[in-house]
Order: sequence, then C-alpha cells, then structure tokens
Amino acid sequence: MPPAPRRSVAFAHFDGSLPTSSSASSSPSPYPQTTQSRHPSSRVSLQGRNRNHQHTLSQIYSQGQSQNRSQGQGQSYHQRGSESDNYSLPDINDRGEDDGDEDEDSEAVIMAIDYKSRKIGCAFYSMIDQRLSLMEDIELPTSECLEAHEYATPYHISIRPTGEFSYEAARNKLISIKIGQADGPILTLQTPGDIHDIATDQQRRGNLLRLAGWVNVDSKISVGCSGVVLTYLQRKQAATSLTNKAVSVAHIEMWSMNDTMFVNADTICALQIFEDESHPNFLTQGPHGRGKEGLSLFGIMNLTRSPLGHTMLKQWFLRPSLSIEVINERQDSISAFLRPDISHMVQEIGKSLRKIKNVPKILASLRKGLGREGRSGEWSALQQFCFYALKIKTCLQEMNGIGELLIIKKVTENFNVTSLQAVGQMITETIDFEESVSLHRVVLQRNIDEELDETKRLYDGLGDMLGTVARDIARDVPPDVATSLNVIFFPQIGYLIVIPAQGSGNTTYGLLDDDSGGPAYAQEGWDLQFCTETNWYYKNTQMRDLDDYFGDLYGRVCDREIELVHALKCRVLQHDAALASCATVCAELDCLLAMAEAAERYKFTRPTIVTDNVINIKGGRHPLQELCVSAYIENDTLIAGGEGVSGEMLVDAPGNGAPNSAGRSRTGIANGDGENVPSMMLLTGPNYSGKSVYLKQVALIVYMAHIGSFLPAKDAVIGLTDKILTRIQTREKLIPLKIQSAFMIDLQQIASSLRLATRRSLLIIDEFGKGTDSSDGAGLACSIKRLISNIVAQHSMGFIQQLYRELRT
Ligand SMILES: Nc1ncnc2c1ncn2[C@@H]1O[C@H](COP(=O)(O)OP(=O)(O)OP(=O)(O)O)[C@@H](O)[C@H]1O
Repeated sequence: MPPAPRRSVAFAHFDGSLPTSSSASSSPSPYPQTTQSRHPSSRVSLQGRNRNHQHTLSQIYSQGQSQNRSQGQGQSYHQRGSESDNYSLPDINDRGEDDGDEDEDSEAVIMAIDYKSRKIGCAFYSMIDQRLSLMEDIELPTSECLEAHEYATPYHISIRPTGEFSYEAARNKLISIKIGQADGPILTLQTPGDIHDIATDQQRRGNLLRLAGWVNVDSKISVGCSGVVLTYLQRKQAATSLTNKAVSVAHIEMWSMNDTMFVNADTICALQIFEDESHPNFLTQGPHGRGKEGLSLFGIMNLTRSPLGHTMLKQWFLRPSLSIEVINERQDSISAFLRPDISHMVQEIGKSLRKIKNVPKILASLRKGLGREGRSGEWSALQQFCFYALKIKTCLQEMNGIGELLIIKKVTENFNVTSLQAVGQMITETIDFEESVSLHRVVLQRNIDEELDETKRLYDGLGDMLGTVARDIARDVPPDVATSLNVIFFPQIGYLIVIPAQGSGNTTYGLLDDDSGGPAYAQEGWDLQFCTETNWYYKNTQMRDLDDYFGDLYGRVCDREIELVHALKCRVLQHDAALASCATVCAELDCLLAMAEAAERYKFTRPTIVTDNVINIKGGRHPLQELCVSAYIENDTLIAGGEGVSGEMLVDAPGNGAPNSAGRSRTGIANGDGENVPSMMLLTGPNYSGKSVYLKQVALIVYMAHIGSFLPAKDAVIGLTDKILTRIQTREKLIPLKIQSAFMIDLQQIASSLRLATRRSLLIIDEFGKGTDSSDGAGLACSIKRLISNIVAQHSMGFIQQLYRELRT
C-alpha cells in the first residue's frame, strides 16, 4: 500500500452555496434542502473539481478571500502553504487590510479535508449561517489513492500539520465548549487558552451525548477535520481581535455529496452490505491485513473479473447514485448483456477482462520517474491490457443491436485503437519476456539497439575470451599450476587472474614461498587484489588492458537496457491518458457484466426507477436470506410519500410460512387508482415471523435499485430515495466514551436518523426501545411515531416495526 499522504486542511471561501444537509438546528436553512435542487456550484468546489483531481483532496482549499483580492497575495499564500507541513495559518494580521472587508469574510467557507487509512473525511464551516457540517467518512479504494499535487486553484490552500487533525483533540474541543440554548449559538468559540476551563465534566458528558445525536462521531476523520476548522476560527478570532463578534457555531450537521445516496456505517452494517471477516490466514489478519468478505450483498454480487472492476464496484456500493440517468444507463447495459443471443460474446469479454491487471497503478508507478522503469511483470500486464482491450472493443462492435448503450459509446470514445496498438507494439518489440523471467530483470530484445547488441555479443563471448586469455597466461606458469589457473570477471573489480591457494603437495614457486596457506604461484608484476580460503586473485597488465578495453560488460548491458526501458517508458507515458481512460471504461464494463451475471444467477429483475416518492415492490425477496433458507416466501411492499397528508398502515408480519397479508390501510395517500397508499408502515407479529428480514429486504431492494442493479423481486417501482436510515443494530463498540448505555445509543441512533430524514428518506426502525421498561418503550415508540408523522407530513417514507402490543391495541 502506498504511504498515506500527509494530512492537510482546506480553507475555502465558496460562494455560499453548499450541499444539502440535515441540520441540528431547526432554523430554516438558506440552502435548498432537496437533492434535486442542490446548487451546482457546491459540486464544482468539492465534487466537480475533486472528481477530476482526486489527489487534490489531500490539500486545503481556500477560495480567494475574494476573487478581487490581488493574485499575488493568493499565490504567496498557496506557495507558503506548500512549502512545509508546518506552515502556520496565514497571519491574519498580515491580511488585516483585506479582512477589513467584512462582507467578504462573512460569506467565507472554511473547509478541512483529510485522507487517512484509505478514508477521506471533510468538515466545513460556513460563516454566513454559522453552520459546521461534517461528512460521513468515505472509503477510497487504493487505486484512488491521493497524491499531493500542485494545482492552480481559485482557493487558498494550506497544508496543516498532522497534530491538528487529531480525532481526540477535535472531539474534546467540540464537547469542551458550553453548548448554548436551543435558540442561541450551539458553540461559542473562545480563544484557545480559555477553552478547557469552560465545561464541567457533567457538561462534557452531556455535550458528547448531544453531539452524538447530531453527527456521527464514528466518522473520525471528518471529526478531526472539524477540529482544524475550529482551530482556524479561534485563531482568526484571536488575531483579528473581533471580540465583539465572537465566532459562533449555530448549527452542527452531517452532509452528503450530491447525487449520492446517504448511507451511513450503521446502515451498511445492519443491512450486511459489506461484511469484513478477519482472514483465515493468520499472517493477513490485523489492522492492516486484508479482510475477507463474509456473507454480504457485496460478497454475493462481486462477480467482477479484474481488480479494477472490483474497486469500481465497491465504489458503486459505497456511493449509490441519485441520478436517474446513471441508474437507467446501468440497467440498460445489464439488460443488453443478459440477451441470450450475445451470451457467447459476453463470455469472451469476461475472459478478456480477467486478463486485465491494475493498469492505473502500473501507470502511476511508471510516472514516478527515474529508477521506476517497471518490472517485467508490469510491462507484460500493460502489453496484455492493450491486447485484451482491443479484443474487447472488437467483441462489442460485433454485438448487434446494442450500439445505443452508453457503455458502448464510452468504449468507442475511450478505447483509442491507435494508442493501444502503438503501446502494445512498442512493448512487444522492446521487451524479451522469456529472458526477463529467467534473469529476473527487464531484458530487451535483440535488434533494437546496435550498441546493446554489440555489448551483449561481447558479453556472450566473454567466457571463451577469458578462457583464451587464461591459456595464454598459463604458458608462463608451472604446469601443475597452469591446469588450475583461471581468469575471471568480477563486477566493480574487473578482470582477475585466479590462482588456487597452496594445497597439499603443491610446491611454492616464484615470489611467495610461504608454505602455509599462500598461493600456489605468483609472478612478478602480479598485484594481489584479495584472497579467499581457496583462491588468490591478481591483476597484471593484461587484466588492466581488459578492464580498459571491455570494462564491466554486464554492467554496460544493464545500464544500456535501463536507458532503453526508460525511453520506452517515456514513449508509453505519452499515451498515459488514453490508457487510463480505457482502463476506467474496462472497470465499468466489468462492473456491468458482474451485475448482469448476478442478475442471472440470483434471478433478479429490472425495476422501474421513478422520480415519484414511492416504493412498490411485488414479490420481493431478501437477497441474502433467500440463499440461506430452503424456500423463501416472497412479500409485497407499497408505500409512498404524498402531498400534504401522512399515511400509515398497520400490517401483520409477512410471516415466513405465509404470503404477505394485505394490511389495513388507515389514513393513506391516494394513488392513481384511488386506493390509499401508506407512507408509514407499522409491522407487528409473533416472534420469528420474519419481521426483521422483511424490513431489511425492503431497505436492501431500495439500496440495490440505486446502485443500478436488478432486484430480487418480481416487479418493482422504486422512487429516488435520498437516504436510507436505520435503527436496527446497537453498535456499542464504536462509541468511544463508555458513558452511554445501550439504550442511550439506541436513542442517539434514532435522534440522528430523525434529524437526517428528509421527505425522500427511507427510515427503518427495528427493536427500538427494547433496552428499557416496556411501558417506557411503548411511550417512546408512540412519540417517535408522532415525530415520524411530522416528517411524513413533509412527505417522507418510513417503516416502524412496532414491538409493543400496547400500541397495536
Ligand atoms: N420471507 C421469508 N421466507 C422464508 N423464511 C423467512 C422469511 N422471512 C424470514 N424468514 C426466516 O425466519 C426467521 C426469523 O426471521 P426474523 O428474524 O426476521 O423474525 P422476527 O419476526 O424479526 O423475529 P423476532 O420477533 O424474534 O425478532 C429467519 O431465520 C429467516 O431465515
């Protein structure tokens, strides 16, 4: 794994448009609250830019304090920031004149971004509404690893020292400050010196509990980023002496990226989307060892053939899409790849994909410069990639009737035949793979360079030549020494005469007459270089002539080969962009083929994705449970968010032996046929009747629909759903302070879910309140139902599994 880039922080001043989020404050947000209406500029500042330049995520953005501010100052800020990790924040006083412009400052957004252990976290503070927003930590697979790059950005960037990103320090900072009244600021930032004296232990505990209800304190990297932002604000406040204008945090919230469904760690865990099992091999266990996918949705659907496909599919699973175009496009491709008449072609493409290695990683390694000339395995992987990419393109072109697919368009545009052929040919003509394997280094073909060929020829004949020289020298030595005299070549030392050490019965001749371990023979003019137990090594004039004339032939071969491989690398890297984009499309193709294969294997069907706020599943199944029971009973679901009126439906548990009961609809929302469609469902039933499985089944089906997959259902109409929120499992171990009871964790989970829920969220609640007295639990369930009804009044969709019979009666 490449070393994690150093941590960093962004200080950004956007135009005031932010991604949507659910706030801890009840005050109306000036920003659009629906996914559809998110301001595009927030994507430019965070997603748009960083999607193209993932590397820059490890840097710090601070958009020009204003676009008008002198460029020189912005640049020097940037440069100073890039000089050293220890670069301190811009001297606020230095910028005093500019900061005098309070209007500009009041619209500033300060953002911190951190990348650590393959996860990225982010937090930002918006001056305009005193809002501190934290992101769920997002996993970035290795191929997307961040590298520090210099980009010309319209932001002020400062790389901050690692210490400022400390999770503990950030959490302590958040909980150490007095939290204001509901209608006042949540946090009032004091100067750094004051901060720890403010809250009592009891207040700190209370603050932590409240904080855990607002944001996911398990998103450690984002929490660390929020600490950096707060530190910046504190310093700024201290430096500008705006004592009468204390910096306050009025809202704390979670935010998610545009066009991505919000699925937090609780949901991923509760729905078994990923399931890390420690590897059976002891050596690969541990914090940095590779895990093993257990029984999980990703585990059963990851039928990708290439490492690139695996990585991309994981990304698709981690970030389900909210773009109906993206989802439909994936579904179209899956439908096409399932056509029986092209199945043999699809198989061929699958075989080709299997041969494709992690090309972006190889290219990144080649890009790193001199000394990184690639191993023969990497060159072979690139060569194979070119060959199989061309084969895939040919196969796709031969498939009739699927030319309209976007993936085909992408293949046509991104599989640059000229580049692929050129790179493939260059590598084939240059590298001798058989020799490379046997010699464990990159060996080049003959006939590509005269100098290399000549040196190799000399090197190949070196053994004979040295034999001739040895025989020549042997003429002048006693016969019994001549038989064992030799001439050899040592790298670095050069050509040497080898005389055996004096053995038993040997006579000592010449200069040396030591009969205890000396050489068998030595001549005048022979300079001793070194000796071992068995041999003595000399240089004479002849050896020196050989050194001068031939030198280190092997070294010359290797040096020349390195030069030529470097030249090859430079030529190949001219096609870098073409190869990288081709690899990305191959990964996408691999994911689509994997989803098509999963659809066929598990009998999934194509859903209809709509913008209406509805979930209508006919004959739905739980994709994992159905693999574990001999006969899985299918169940229907119909809920919808409607205009104005909230609806709820009381249904009996679907049962694991009987088909889903119809359910008695109460105040439902009328659908097109005049029937009432509930927007909330309360599910009751005896133990072991399949309630939990049913709830998870619905959530999983909605989740899978947003990945673009086919679904385990006879038929489904799924409305775009911005969040899947769950209160299913109590994940005690992730809460860092042991001041919460299991019941408190339940309450926090439900509190944060209710806070995050919007009109298009799916909320699943199972076994809530079981940690307390049953009458208290029933009361809590009732109040939560009422709260949900309020959200439902804003047209959200929700499920509650009600465990209390009291409520039913
Ligand atoms: N639709 C189904 N078809 C077949 N088997 C099912 C179905 N749904 C659930 N099961 C099986 O029934 C068992 C019980 O399911 P589940 O845990 O969801 O019940 P429950 O009602 O939530 O139980 P409890 O009230 O004890 O929490 C599971 O082992 C599951 O495999």
